[in-house]
Amino acid sequence: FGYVVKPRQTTLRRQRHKTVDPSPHTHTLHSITSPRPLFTALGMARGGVHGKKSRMIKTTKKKRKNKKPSSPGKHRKTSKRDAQSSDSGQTQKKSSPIGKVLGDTVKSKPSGPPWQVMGQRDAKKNVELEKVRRERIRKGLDKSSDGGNKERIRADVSAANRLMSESDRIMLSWKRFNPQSALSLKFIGGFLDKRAPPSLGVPEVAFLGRSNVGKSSLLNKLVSKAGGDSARVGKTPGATASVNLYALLGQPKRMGKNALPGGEAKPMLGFVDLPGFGYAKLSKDTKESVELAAERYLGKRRELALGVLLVDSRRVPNPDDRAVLAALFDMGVPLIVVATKSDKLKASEIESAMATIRDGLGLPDGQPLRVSGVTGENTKDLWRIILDACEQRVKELKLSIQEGRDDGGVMRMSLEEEDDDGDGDDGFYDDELEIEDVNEGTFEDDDDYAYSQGYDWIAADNASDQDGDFYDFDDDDDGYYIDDDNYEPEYTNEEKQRIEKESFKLKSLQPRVDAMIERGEI
Ligand SMILES: Nc1nc2c(ncn2[C@@H]2O[C@H](COP(=O)(O)OP(=O)(O)OP(=O)(O)O)[C@@H](O)[C@H]2O)c(=O)[nH]1
Ligand SMILES: [Mg+2]
Repeated sequence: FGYVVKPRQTTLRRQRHKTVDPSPHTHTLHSITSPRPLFTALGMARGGVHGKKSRMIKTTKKKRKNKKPSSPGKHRKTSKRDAQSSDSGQTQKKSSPIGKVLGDTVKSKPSGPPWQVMGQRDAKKNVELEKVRRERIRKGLDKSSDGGNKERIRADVSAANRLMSESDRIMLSWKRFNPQSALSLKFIGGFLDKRAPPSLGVPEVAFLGRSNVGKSSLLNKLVSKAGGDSARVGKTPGATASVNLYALLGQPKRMGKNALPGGEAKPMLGFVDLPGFGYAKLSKDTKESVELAAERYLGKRRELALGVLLVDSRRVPNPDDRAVLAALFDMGVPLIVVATKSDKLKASEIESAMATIRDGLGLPDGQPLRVSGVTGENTKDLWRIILDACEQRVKELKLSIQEGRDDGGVMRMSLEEEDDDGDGDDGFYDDELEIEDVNEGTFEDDDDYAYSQGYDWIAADNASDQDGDFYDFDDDDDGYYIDDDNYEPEYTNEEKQRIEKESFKLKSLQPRVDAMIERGEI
């Protein structure tokens, strides 16, 4: 049917995901990397599939060494991630296995713990000696106690600690759970622009799709056994107008030692109800702001385990749907497509309706999964897929930490800069509208299966000349699509001003959204 989405070979630099699980039902759940310049999933839908009218952010391909230092006044330097990492630095010190090793050594001396039983002066001296000894070990000078093994452990531990934020650490202890045991759903907040939702330390599932397709309804149905908040369902499109984060809370006693103090329930899973694209009757500003928030969330959220893309059972997928699906692939969001409102189909219509969607979107067998937010059809299957994806996400995270990668297993397109100046600020949700292609490496595999996630329209070999104008951004050589690896587009002053103005405008919207949430309008 002609929709073949594959970037030009000249710019195809992919990194094969290391944790490809060959089992058939999880092949849609892998993160895929694509270096293609970003165009916004939602922006594309708004501007049409040709992308020309879409809001796109220019890609920069600055070399690291040329990176200009961000000016402290202009950009927020103490990002949430900073705070997290310095926080975790402190807790790590306490719980560091090395500390334990050293502590053990001290304890095993016959005189017992020195600075508790000694006089103050001796104790002080002892502390000084201990400091010197630790410093020697740190520098690798003292290998006497365990023949250098400690040295290796130290390196391992510090590498791992550096990588692990508090929320990553919590996430590694995530366990599959029985959805029936969920206690309640808690609305954490609605987020716009670059405000990142807080990290709950659990994997998250995001619902996305056209306005009015039934995202909020499906979310509510999935957690209908749990009490608490519910997502707002609207008769008119545009009911959800920010990135809304919900925590599914479990019984504290079931969570054992992980229960929060005071018997508070512990999050088991995060749900994100994204604003619908397409028909939202929102003001232009809000719309842009919403799109930016959604796009940022999808592009780099470490917790994101699965995107659930909803399409209406009764509709023939249109170019907007395809564009969004393709953009999600580009961002490497693990995906399941579900067809909603299945209760509105007659039994005789089901087969052909599903085939229409499957063909229209080029989906692999078994998709879309037919669901209903009214009857709850197939919600059990969806739960299984969600939990599989969460497990996979945690596995990826673990692997990335073991391998010393600092991407946390998020092999997605980076929307922001990495922390390449070593200041602990990776630019996540930073005030800088800049994209850097951080994905190095090549996609070497002949078998495109891992990349395609089984979607034939992406895997097709003859992609380059068949894609028509679907992704043809460079007709007018506007630099959005880079043919030449050495091409280094720069912002003009005018563009910089526009970007700054835009981001200021977007920022000013947050209070309005907060107020809307307060009034229960979102
Ligand atoms: N019959 C039927 N109606 C549904 C189903 N899911 C949602 N609806 C209806 O469709 C309308 C929109 O549902 P929402 O859940 O608000 O849709 P949404 O995708 O969250 O919409 P936005 O927040 O505007 O993006 C409501 O009137 C729902 O009652 C379903 O499975 N079956
Ligand atoms: Mg909604």
